[in-house]
Amino acid sequence: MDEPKVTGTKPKMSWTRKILLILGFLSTLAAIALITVAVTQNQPLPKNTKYGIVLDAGSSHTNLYVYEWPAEKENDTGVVQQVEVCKVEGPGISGYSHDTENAGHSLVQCLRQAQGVIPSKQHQETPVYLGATAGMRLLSLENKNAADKVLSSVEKTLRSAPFNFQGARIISGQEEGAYGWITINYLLGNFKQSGWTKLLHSLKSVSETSGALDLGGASTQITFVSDESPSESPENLLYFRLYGKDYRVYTHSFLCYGKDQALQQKLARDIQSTESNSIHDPCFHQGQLYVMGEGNYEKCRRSIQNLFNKTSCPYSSCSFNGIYLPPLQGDFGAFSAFYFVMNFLNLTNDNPFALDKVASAVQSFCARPWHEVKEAYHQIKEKYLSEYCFSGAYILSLLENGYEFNKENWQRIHFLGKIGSSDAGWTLGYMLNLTNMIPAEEPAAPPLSHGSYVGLMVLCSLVLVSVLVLAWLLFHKPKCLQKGIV
Ligand SMILES: O=c1[nH]cnc2c1ncn2[C@@H]1O[C@H](COP(=O)(O)OP(=O)(O)O)[C@@H](O)[C@H]1O
Ligand SMILES: [Ca+2]
Repeated sequence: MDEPKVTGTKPKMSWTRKILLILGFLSTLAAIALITVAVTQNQPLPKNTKYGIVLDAGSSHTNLYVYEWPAEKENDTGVVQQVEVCKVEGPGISGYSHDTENAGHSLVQCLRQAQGVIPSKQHQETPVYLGATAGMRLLSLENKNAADKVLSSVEKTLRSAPFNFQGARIISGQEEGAYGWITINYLLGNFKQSGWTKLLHSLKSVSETSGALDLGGASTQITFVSDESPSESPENLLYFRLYGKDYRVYTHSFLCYGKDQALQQKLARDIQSTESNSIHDPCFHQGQLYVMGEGNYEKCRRSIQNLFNKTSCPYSSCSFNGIYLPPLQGDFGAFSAFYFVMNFLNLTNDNPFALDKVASAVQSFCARPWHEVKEAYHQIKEKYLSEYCFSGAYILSLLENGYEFNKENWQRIHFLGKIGSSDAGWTLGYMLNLTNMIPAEEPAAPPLSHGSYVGLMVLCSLVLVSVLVLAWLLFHKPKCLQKGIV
């Protein structure tokens, strides 16, 4: 570089110097911003875990679930997780209709287990809810007095536990469907609508939520977002506003179409239609039944089909029994007995099997003689094992004939037991709703996380250091080298 000539005008600044000056200025700004963020936003938050308990009083048995979440993230989506499940010994609470006093007592052991999981200083503030489903709905229709007594008995026990009792009630089929839908979409992160997810969702024209298929012992629910407008059957529609977004959800619960009730319906029809005396045997206790299996899948499907009345539909489309069903939309998560049965038959694995493969797998299972099945699966409860052929065929009938899934959309059904550590079911959605943990509007952006803060800090420091090193290299080199550069 030539020596600058002494003239009346200021020496011209080289481009390198200008860039360095700008970079230096920006780095200083970045450092100031970082310090501001550090002072205002990066204060450590006290770690505080909250707990909640929900008892799912199903028709076949009761499950107690313990959930936990970090207190400071209460309104985020996907932060509540199941930390414990306890299966109550004995039948579901509706099975205590002749022994109502003891319904509550059956829950004691699981409540003790929950006391062991939740730190004792938090027992008092931990809410406990009990929701009873179709078994109690049926009992209440048959014998309201017995149902009330069962509920009083469980309430008494729950009140005497050290937790914060928030109610024991029969939930409606609509609630059961809706809370199941909320649970799986919360756990799948489908309500997250910030940043990239929002952009992705706006680019993709696919449905943002997953439908929910729940198969219980006494009832079954189908729930999914439906854009069909106007709805022909407003009583099947629910409107939600969650995390700043509106959802229009179709739901229906079929009472007596859970797998145990469906089997009873089918057996009752078998008895009515049989000519043979073998099924009416006076040597068995009243109400007890002897069934001679035939292992014939095709015949089984035909006899199950009779449970679905498809003859009259007052709407443009129906599932069965004259119930409105809009066109199926999006993917579906199928849980509870849908999962237990398909998992036993090895037909889950995120459902890579075509519908005809699934049908032939059930067909081969049904065709195996009972003594062989018993030997092959000796570790499985005989009650379940003896019914898996019927249950598999019933699931296919319900999905194919009832809801009209076909070989094209079959792959959109995902059989799932758990999502992360939490069971798929209605209980989590029920608790989220009752504890107001799902806000209608999207929560304000959270302060910078510690990770992002450290990342930013490192990045900006690296820029700063690079600038300084570059500057040093440029301005402190021997003159002969600098000459070559500028
Ligand atoms: O391991 C299993 N294998 C097969 N079926 C199961 C298993 N565990 C539970 N189930 C069945 O799942 C269903 C659960 O129904 P639930 O008791 O929740 O009734 P609800 O929802 O109609 O009130 C019952 O039919 C029960 O027999
Ligand atoms: Ca259930």
